Order: sequence, then structure tokens, then C-alpha cells
Amino acid sequence: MDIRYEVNPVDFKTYQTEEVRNAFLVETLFEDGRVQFTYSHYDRLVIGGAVPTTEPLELEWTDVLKTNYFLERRELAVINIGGEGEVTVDGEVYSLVKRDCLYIGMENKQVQFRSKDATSPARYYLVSAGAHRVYPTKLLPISEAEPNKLGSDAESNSRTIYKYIHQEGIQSCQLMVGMTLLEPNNMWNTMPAHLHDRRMEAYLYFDMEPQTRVFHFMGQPNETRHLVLKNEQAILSPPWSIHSGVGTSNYTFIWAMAGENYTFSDMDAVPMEDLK
Ligand SMILES: O=C(O)C(=O)C[C@H](O)C(=O)CO
Ligand SMILES: [Zn+2]
Repeated sequence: MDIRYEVNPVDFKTYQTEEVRNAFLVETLFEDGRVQFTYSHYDRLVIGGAVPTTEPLELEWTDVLKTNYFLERRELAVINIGGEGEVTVDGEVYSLVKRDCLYIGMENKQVQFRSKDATSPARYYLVSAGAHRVYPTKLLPISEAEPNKLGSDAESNSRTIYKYIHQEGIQSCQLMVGMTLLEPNNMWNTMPAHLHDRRMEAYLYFDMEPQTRVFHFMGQPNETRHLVLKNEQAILSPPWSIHSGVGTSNYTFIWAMAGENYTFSDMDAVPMEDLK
């Protein structure tokens, strides 16, 4: 059971590398034939991974959540970052290719994950937050998602953002989820950096070669620290922290937020002069 408690920014200033990694880095989410989760006490966000091979996998974690079923008081985003697969939600079957996103609303009792081909299994990234009402379960195939181009080659941050779950997209209680793809030869994400003290955020970095690394920066703007991440590792970003990264090559990441408001554009830009 991987539970991560909150850290306050004053204590964070004294953290050594291992303490930073233990508190904020999620090293293993995707293993063949398993569903696994990390529970963050920041806004009670749960992130997880499911990699079904020959057998389907079930969404279950009642021993930790102490509810009758996972989605009794929660909502869930499922993004496939692997081979083609199917997700069954209370008998309804949804097909997901790589980068498709499925939102599953509160009160769905049975969720099953399958791969079409066990030799190239689906890899489902799971993000769940507390919910207070039912929103409809909805699939957004990547082919129908709207790309937003950001950044420039001169700043090494040419990238495309797809928003899946947000105010003008799939509706949810708290979850806001999207994906950002860096163009080849572009390595920086979310620089200039920002804060949103109203919401925490989780980043899953993927589509990286085995030797590629991302240096992820976190902390209050005047007290930053870095973590070094490999492919398919995630970071939990507290509301008081910047969340920005630079890779040794380009990469893709899924960002997911939960918290006070539901406004993607609610970001406080951090002036470059303030970064230390
Ligand atoms: O590339 C980016 O910049 C991002 O994707 C930023 C995230 O969307 C984010 O931090 C939203 O708050
Ligand atoms: Zn952010």
C-alpha cells in the first residue's frame, strides 16, 4: 500500500534527495498482470496503473478506501498509454487505443480492464479523485481531442496540449486531466513555471527511451529542488510547488489536477526573477 502524506513547504527546504523522492516520486505504476495505486493525501488524489495481459483486471481497492466499491464516492480517469484494449464499465464496453481517455463517473460498481493482444498490452493510467455527484461516463478518443500548440523551438518547448477532462470538455466533479506532447528536439515543459495554490497536480512522464531522463523541478519558486525520472514514472506536485521539467530527449506527460476550483486557466505565473 503506497500512501503519501502531505509535506509542508517549510519542512521541504531541509529535504535531501531521498526524502524528496520518497515523498513525491512514484517509481512503479505499470507491471504486467497487475493493478496498483498510490494514494496521495493532497486532495486525496489516487494515481494508478493497470496492465492486463491474458486475463482481465478489476478495479478494486476497498481494503484501503473502506468503501463497498472503488467508485462509491470517487470518479476516475483512464488513459491508455499502451496497446489497444477494452474497459468495461457496469457491462458497457469501451475500446481505447493509445492516448484515448475514458472518464468513469461515481457509482459505477464494476470496472474491468482488458488488452486486445497480451504481447502488446494496454497500459492504463488511472487517476481518481473524490466525487459528490454522478457525471456521465464518457470516452474521448485522441482522434477527436482538440490540439493546442504552445511554446517555440527557440525556447525548446514546442508542445501540443490536449485537454480531456475540464470545464469545456468531459465534465467531472474535481478531476481536470490532459496530455502534453513535446515535439522532437524540444525538452522543456511548463517553463515559465506557474503555481495554483487551489489545486494539486500529478504528472506522469512516458514515451521515453530507457536511457532518457527528465529532470523535474519542484518546490516554492525561491527554493526549488529537482528529481530525476525515468519512463512511466509519476510525480505528485503539492499546491505550493512549481511543476516543470526538462528532458534529455523529448517525451509526453499526462497532467491531472484536483482541488478547490475547476478553472484550468487559474495559474499564477512565476516571474523568472523569482526562481532560485
Ligand atoms: O506543457 C505545459 O505547460 C503543461 O501541460 C502544463 C500543465 O497543463 C499544467 O501545469 C496545468 O496546470
Ligand atoms: Zn499546473
